Amino acid sequence: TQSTRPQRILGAVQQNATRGDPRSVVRAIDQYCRSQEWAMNVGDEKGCILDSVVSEVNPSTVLELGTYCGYSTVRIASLLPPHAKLITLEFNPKFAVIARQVIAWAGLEDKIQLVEGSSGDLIPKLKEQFGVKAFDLVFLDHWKDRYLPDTKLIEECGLLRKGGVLLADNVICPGAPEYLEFVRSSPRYESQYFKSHLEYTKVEDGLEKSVFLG
Ligand SMILES: O=C(NC/C=C/[C@H]1O[C@@H](n2ccc(=O)cc2)[C@H](O)[C@@H]1O)c1cc([N+](=O)[O-])cc(O)c1O
Ligand SMILES: [Mg+2]
Repeated sequence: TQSTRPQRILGAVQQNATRGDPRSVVRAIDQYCRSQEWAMNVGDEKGCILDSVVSEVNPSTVLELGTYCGYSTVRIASLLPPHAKLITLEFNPKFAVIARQVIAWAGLEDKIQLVEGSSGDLIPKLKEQFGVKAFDLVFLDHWKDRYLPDTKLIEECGLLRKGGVLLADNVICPGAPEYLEFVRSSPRYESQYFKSHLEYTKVEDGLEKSVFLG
């Protein structure tokens, strides 16, 4: 029976990456998606920008919206200090099954908590259910029309600390115009655009980094 793209990505990891070596997992996915079939991972070019923001923030708690196959989950978690935690929300059970295996192959289960469900449902539960106080970094990479409502929800739930950072993928392609307008015009955010390219292509895309001023 026909395999799915996430299953083929997992296969590439199991074939080409070293167990317990997160960077080899990232490299295996990028090589597969660049040479065999495109997939919506943040990718190696925007991934370097992601790495620099993660290293600069040096977060204790990270929230990722949109796990997919776990590429950025592994990429971020590989840079976290020893006791830091990353919570990643995934809506599609079929993607979650793959992401859990990618995360396990990287040996990062202890740093990562993958929670299945929709961001709108889960965000209000994060404090009580997962004992989260506030996030130092939020990586937005899920449905683009959810970036703005979820940002407002995160604020309402007091989940973003003063100085906390929102980093949003795809603000140009596919685009998140309402989100971009909001963070760039709001006095409560200091926003910066990192120009790059859509993963594995020459199309323009970029990341928007927005510091919450409280
Ligand atoms: O559409 C894109 N991303 C949508 C991602 C959605 C992911 O977020 C999850 N989710 C998790 C929680 C939710 O509440 C909702 C969805 C979904 O189940 C999926 O795993 C996209 C598209 C392109 N592109 O070139 O077309 C490029 C990109 O980099 C992209 O990120
Ligand atoms: Mg993306």
